[in-house]
Amino acid sequence: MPILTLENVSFESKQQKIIKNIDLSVEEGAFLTLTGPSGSGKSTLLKLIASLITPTDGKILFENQFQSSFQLTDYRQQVSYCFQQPALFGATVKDNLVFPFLVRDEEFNQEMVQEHLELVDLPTSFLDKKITEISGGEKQRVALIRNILFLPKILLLDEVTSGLDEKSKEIVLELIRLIHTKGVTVLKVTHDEIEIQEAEHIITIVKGEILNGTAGGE
Ligand SMILES: Nc1ncnc2c1ncn2[C@@H]1O[C@H](COP(=O)(O)OP(=O)(O)OP(=O)(O)O)[C@@H](O)[C@H]1O
Repeated sequence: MPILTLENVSFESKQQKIIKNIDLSVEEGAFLTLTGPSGSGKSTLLKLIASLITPTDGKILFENQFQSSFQLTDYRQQVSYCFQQPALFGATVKDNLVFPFLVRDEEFNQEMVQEHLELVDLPTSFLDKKITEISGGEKQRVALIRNILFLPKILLLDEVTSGLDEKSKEIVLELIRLIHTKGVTVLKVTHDEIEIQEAEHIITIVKGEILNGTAGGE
C-alpha cells in the first residue's frame, strides 16, 4: 500500500493553474528527489502534500485516508515540511526545540535534544544561543532537528541545502540519509547538481506537471 497518493491533483491561484492534474503514488520508505525549472511548481506540490494549502481539484491520500479527514496537528506530526528559509521563533534555540515536546504534551527531554544537537555537530551550549545570533546553516540544522526530534512518517524537504556552506550542507544531507534509514519516507526538492546525480528516484516537474511519469519509489 502506498503511504501517499495524489489523484488528479490541481492547484489554481488567480486563474493560473500552478499544479496540473498530478497523479503520484509514493511507497513507504521511498526517497524521491524532485527537481525542475524555477517556478515549475515544486514548492507548491510539497505544500499541497504538507496540507499547508488545499488542492483546488483532486484528492490526496495519506495512508489510504483522505488528507482532509485528518486533524491538522495530527497530520503535521506525521507529514513534516521543512522550509527553504526556516523561521525560528521565540528568543533562543531552546524555545524552538521545546516546541515539539509541547505540542505532544511531553516533558522536555534534554538528553534526547543533546543527542540530536550532536548529530548536527552543535554543542549543548547552543540551546541558550539567541536565534538572532546564529548563522543560516546553523538555523537550518536547528530547524531540521525541530522537525525530526519525533520522527514523522513523511519528511518534505524544500531546498533545505540551498545557500548553505559546504559543511552545513554535508551535515544536513547526512542527517537526511540517517532519517531515511530509519524508515521515514523522504520527498526532497533540490536544484543541487550533485544531489541530483546521487539521487535514486528523480521526479522532474515542468510547468506544474510530472515529466517522467513513472514516479513511485522502491
Ligand atoms: N499562493 C500562490 N498564489 C499565486 N501564485 C503562486 C502561489 N504560490 C506559487 N505561485 C506561483 O506558482 C508558480 C510555482 O511556484 P513554486 O514556488 O511552486 O515553484 P518552484 O518550482 O518551487 O520554484 P523554485 O525552484 O524557484 O523554488 C510560480 O509562478 C509562483 O509565482
